[in-house]
Amino acid sequence: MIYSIRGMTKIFGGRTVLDVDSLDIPKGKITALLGPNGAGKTTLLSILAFLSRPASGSLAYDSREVRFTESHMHPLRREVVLMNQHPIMFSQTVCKNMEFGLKLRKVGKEERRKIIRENLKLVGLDHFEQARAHKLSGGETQRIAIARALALSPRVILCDEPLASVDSQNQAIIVSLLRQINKERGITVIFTSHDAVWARNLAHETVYLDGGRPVDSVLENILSGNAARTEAGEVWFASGDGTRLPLPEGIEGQVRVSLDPSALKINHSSAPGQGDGLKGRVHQISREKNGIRIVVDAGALISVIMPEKEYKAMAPGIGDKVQVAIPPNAVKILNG
Ligand SMILES: Nc1ncnc2c1ncn2[C@@H]1O[C@H](COP(=O)(O)OP(=O)(O)OP(=O)(O)O)[C@@H](O)[C@H]1O
Repeated sequence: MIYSIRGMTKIFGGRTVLDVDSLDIPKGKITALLGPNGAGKTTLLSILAFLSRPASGSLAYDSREVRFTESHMHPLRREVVLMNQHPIMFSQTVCKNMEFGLKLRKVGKEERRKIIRENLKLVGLDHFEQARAHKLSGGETQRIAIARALALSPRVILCDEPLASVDSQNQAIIVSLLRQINKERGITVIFTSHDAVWARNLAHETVYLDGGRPVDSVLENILSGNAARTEAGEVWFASGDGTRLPLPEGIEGQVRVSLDPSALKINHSSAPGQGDGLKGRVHQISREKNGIRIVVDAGALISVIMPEKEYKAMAPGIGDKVQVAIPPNAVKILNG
């Protein structure tokens, strides 16, 4: 394990925002920290980066107990790099931005230039060496931030929402870069995300946080909308984006529902006898530990997990028209 956390809390203004009983993060792997806004992901990253101290509990880094004193944390900060969601670049060239950390580490000029070129090449931006760093796009800035982090030869890279302000072309490049640096350089990568689909695709391990605590799994396919009774006496839910589904009796007004991806079923939209399922097109297909995840664009993006056997029998392709059937046991009402 690269990190082992026991009984750790972090308190802001009297409020416990992190409360982790036990959590181990493996060495040399890619781990995703998932969870809704305010779940404590960034707070945990900054403790793992030795930039913040917990209120209580223990942290072992590479099997050594961390003492949260400046003199003990300072050398550890040289092994771990935190990439912020919005990386800060100085208003100088890319090269100068990358050189700063190397100068602090007393790396000689020739060696600095060599390291900078090598890492800019890795992220595919070697022609940006003399570009003004604060003029770059969101995606380019993230890639330069990766190169800048790699230049310091870290053992661990912690990335806070690395894809949040990045266009889809740069997203794909960043995903494959993170995979490459983990595989080729053996660097442990830990990243936070709101987007469960690509995160699961990239990560070897996934940790879900909710209200500062690790939980078994996060709720998925959360839809907000209004539940109303029809003339026929049935209750129907309608979300802002036009998704409609039947709900059990007795629910009315504003409501949030979650649809369990493993309980949903997918059918070809032309199959006979299909009732009130959600109609849409297959948007994305990915393999997961417990089956094949099919993301259907039905107004909202709805994830369905199909057992491998069912997936092979049906063989849906990207863009296919499908219908998502919603058995009553798939629907969880989150609030009234
Ligand atoms: N410096 C701070 N002072 C006071 N409260 C804070 C501070 N930093 C974070 N918090 C609170 O701690 C909780 C966890 O925040 P954190 O940023 O770790 O969550 P997150 O999971 O990263 O959320 P997001 O996905 O929105 O970035 C939130 O309620 C937040 O308001």
